[in-house]
Amino acid sequence: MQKTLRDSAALRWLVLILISSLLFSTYWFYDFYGGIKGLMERGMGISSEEYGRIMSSTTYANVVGMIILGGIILDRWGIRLAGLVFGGLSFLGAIISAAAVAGWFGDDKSTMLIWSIVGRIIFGIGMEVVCVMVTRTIVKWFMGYEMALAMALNIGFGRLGTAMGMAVAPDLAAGGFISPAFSFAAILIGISLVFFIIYIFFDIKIDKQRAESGIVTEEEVDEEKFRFADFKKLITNRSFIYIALLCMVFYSAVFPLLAYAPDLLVNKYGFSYEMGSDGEFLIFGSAILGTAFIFVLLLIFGLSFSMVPRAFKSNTHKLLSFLVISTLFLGYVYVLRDVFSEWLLNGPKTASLIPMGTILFTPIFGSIVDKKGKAATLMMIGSALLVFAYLSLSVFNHVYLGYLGLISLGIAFSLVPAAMWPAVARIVAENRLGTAYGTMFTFQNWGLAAFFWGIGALLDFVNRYRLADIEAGLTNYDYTIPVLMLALLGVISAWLAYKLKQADKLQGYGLENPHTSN
Ligand SMILES: C[C@H](N)C(=O)N[C@@H](CCCCN)C(=O)O
Repeated sequence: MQKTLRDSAALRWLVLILISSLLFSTYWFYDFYGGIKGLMERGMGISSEEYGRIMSSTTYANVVGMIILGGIILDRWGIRLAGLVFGGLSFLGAIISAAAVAGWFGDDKSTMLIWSIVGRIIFGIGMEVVCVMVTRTIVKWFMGYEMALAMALNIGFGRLGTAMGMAVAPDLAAGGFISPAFSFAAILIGISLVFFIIYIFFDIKIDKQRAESGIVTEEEVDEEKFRFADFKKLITNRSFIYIALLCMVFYSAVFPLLAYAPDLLVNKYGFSYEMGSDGEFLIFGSAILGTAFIFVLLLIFGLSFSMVPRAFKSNTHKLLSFLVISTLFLGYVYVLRDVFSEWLLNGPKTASLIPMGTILFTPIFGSIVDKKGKAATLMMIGSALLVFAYLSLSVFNHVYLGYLGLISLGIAFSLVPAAMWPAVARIVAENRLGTAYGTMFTFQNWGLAAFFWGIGALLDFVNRYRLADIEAGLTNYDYTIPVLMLALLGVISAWLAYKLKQADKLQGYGLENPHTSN
């Protein structure tokens, strides 16, 4: 058969980098607010509830079916046009948000708040459909090749965006001016759109090649398309209902927490928001470049740990490669020991290590699920870890228990997605996967809408008699009750995972069996 562009490994990986840049920049914009929550409150004069309202507004269009509509539009228009339109919408939303906090629409609190919400709503429409579009593009280029690896790397780019956004935003907002952090994040989306436009040339070329060699084109492949008949079948399937509810409850306990984690660490343990000069690693005199370099190296180590030993067949080579990477990693930690010890006392930098940790753990757990199965059991364990994490971060006050809680959260955030997304592919036939993802992301956004806002609202409510003192810097927010509420979500997640395990026993999807065919 005639070769196409996707038969070249170099081109496949180049395509992955080009399209993953969109995930990197949109995840950055989604999560960088967490690193500057305190600065936003002071700079814009908003409360925690209003901060929560801004974060929650990302989901407003999606809770009424925008992801599903976006999926249908993606089916009709194809990757190129839909990618440009929805990537463009996320860019537009980011520009509006940046203009809002810069005071372009007016510098009074309510104008800034309203336009920040408008910006986040538009951004949220674009971001979720971009997520679906990027997954579709990976399938198009990697089907029959290294698809699982490509998906893991792709999510890794997203997590890197989350981590760097949270960690770098306070450096960009030095001196308390939040506007540069917003403009930078918006420019990143603009740059990734340029990368996407470069990708379009490859997309046009491969479609031409596939048409010439008689391979079905994207428009003819209806495997991933949204269909209402499929939707009806899905929402009457017991196992799918439990996994979709688990997706909603689990992500509601994790994504919103990330938006508050730096502030939680600052308020509960007295961590700093802004980094002292001891914690700065300068490259060409720039702390931002230095932080970016540290994160990129962490990403390379994370991926090497999880991918390189697996690539060898013999156990000796596996062990040897693991030892070499471990030695290099220890050297890296040793050289940067002073920087890291400062980071572990800084709210945004410490919180950013949660998504960074997932880059290491997600592929490891993914391979455990592939080899040993036990997907539903692992989802139960991941959910139970959430309960431990949130009890450690709420009712106890010891900082070491806090670190342990953060590590458990990082493991849970790796374990559940690693077991959940491949499990969906077992419950749902391949030609209904697009519909299944659209439905699950919609459920997920319902939960996110409630909890992005709910944590902030509850925080203001339980601290209502101390708000004036908090604003004056005389005392701190007490996060105990909002975090305990998330522990309850962990309990519900564990129960849903248990119900999923039971439903699977009845329906026989084999979620507990290894993925021997993969
Ligand atoms: C943000 C998006 N709705 C989401 O939930 N993303 C997941 C990954 C989904 C992968 C599906 N193939 C995440 O954990 O970031």
